[in-house]
Amino acid sequence: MVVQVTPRIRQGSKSMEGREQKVEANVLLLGAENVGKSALTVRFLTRRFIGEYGDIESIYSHCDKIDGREICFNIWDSLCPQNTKSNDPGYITDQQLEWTDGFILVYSICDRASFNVVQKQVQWIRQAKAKISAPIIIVGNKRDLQHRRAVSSEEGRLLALSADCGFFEISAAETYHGVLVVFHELFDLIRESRVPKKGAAGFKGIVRSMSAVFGRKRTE
Ligand SMILES: Nc1nc2c(ncn2[C@@H]2O[C@H](COP(=O)(O)OP(=O)(O)OP(=O)(O)O)[C@@H](O)[C@H]2O)c(=O)[nH]1
Repeated sequence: MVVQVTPRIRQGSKSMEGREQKVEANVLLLGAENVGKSALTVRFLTRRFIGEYGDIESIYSHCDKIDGREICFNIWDSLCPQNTKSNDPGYITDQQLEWTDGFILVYSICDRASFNVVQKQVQWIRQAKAKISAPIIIVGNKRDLQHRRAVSSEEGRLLALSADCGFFEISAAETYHGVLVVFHELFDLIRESRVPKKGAAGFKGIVRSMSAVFGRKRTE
């Protein structure tokens, strides 16, 4: 069954510097079929891995405390574009681009074609969002299936580095922690992207992107 997604209009301020304690972040999960987008979402929402998820597209809300502040994530677990009207695997709708504050692009480390889809989606976002630059985290999922690995960690890291994205390899099946780290890191990047920039990214920004790519080989 396919559920129609109707994005909610955000209530409340986007400002992360105001006095509001509750902050919202819209996160869009993208990637090819069968890479574990729903598994990742359900892990984050429930801490559980249930195995089978079906073809459901939906937006879920989940609140979490980060640094003592309540953060409400609205998570759009999208369908693979091959299952939608467009046959272009890199396709992202204008509605999705408008809605999202940050992207999680998922591929399976066992599936080379799914990595190619993420490459296309990165290009698509970077072209469409050239001025807005919503943060992107690339996730190589199914790290538990090392014996079936088809994409090396280095390839994932290089793609992330070349497009200024964060990168993690995780197993949604094996642990909750890796999934949690992905969402928290994305939230940090969203928070940074909302702070008005005074000039260039600066030394701290450069260190942060380098460590997002190189500094977290193991997340579990
Ligand atoms: N071994 C292993 N299997 C996983 C992992 N994550 C998801 N799976 C399995 O991969 C299959 C696809 O997972 P889904 O979460 O439905 O993938 P999806 O990307 O949402 O798929 P679509 O809804 O078709 O776009 C399921 O059988 C999951 O049990 C993982 O980390 N390791």
